[in-house]
Amino acid sequence: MKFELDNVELYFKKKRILSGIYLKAESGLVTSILGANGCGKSSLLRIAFGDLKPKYKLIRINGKPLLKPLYKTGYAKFLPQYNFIPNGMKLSFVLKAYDLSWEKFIKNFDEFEILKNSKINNLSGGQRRIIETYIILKSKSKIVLLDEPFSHMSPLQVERIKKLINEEKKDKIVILTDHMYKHIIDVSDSIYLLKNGATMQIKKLTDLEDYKYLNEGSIS
Ligand SMILES: Nc1ncnc2c1ncn2[C@@H]1O[C@H](COP(=O)(O)OP(=O)(O)OP(=O)(O)O)[C@@H](O)[C@H]1O
Repeated sequence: MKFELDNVELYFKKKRILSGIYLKAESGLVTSILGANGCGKSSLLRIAFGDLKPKYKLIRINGKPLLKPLYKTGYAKFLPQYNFIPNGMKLSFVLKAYDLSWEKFIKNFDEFEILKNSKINNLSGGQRRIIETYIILKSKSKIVLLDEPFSHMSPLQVERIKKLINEEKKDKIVILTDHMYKHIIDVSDSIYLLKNGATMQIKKLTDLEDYKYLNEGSIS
């Protein structure tokens, strides 16, 4: 499957946030968006999902224009920056509610075994992020959009989520954004830098320095 986001123009009030956007993502590949705070990364993911309506946008799936919001097709799941699992749900029930096996989850994340009967709102920010990222990544959707999946996670947990991304990408399109650029570089097959409202495809990693996203010497 091929997913393309093209010709996006987003304004908030009179301020132009996005223009000159082109992004292509394909099954089997991880496609990432890097960029400074406030450059429009979350907005771009929300536009892709269909949750935010810009002035213009063109989405193509396998070359054909998509005429309804992506979320209505059932192809896609979106991990937002905010917590989306309702408070009060027990952890074991959360997995069940999303049609996932508790046992398989525990194989990857055994430290959650003792939290089986804990309520989701009693978990730490990082624990909650792991559950939410796991649920979205393991969903049966063909497209997963992840907005800052690594936030609040410890280094070991980030590594496990990266491993999971690598496993899940085999039959999914994964599009993600995060500020932890080293992890993004590690896990991505294709990277776009969002700057001045436009996307630039990163051909070699030192482009990230040339485009002033990173300081000179960060990549070496
Ligand atoms: N609902 C809104 N109304 C007005 N302005 C908004 C709204 N949502 C976002 N913005 C502005 O649009 C710009 C892009 O925001 P967005 O959240 O997409 O950036 P981001 O790159 O994801 O930022 P960060 O890396 O800090 O999460 C920012 O300047 C933000 O202040």
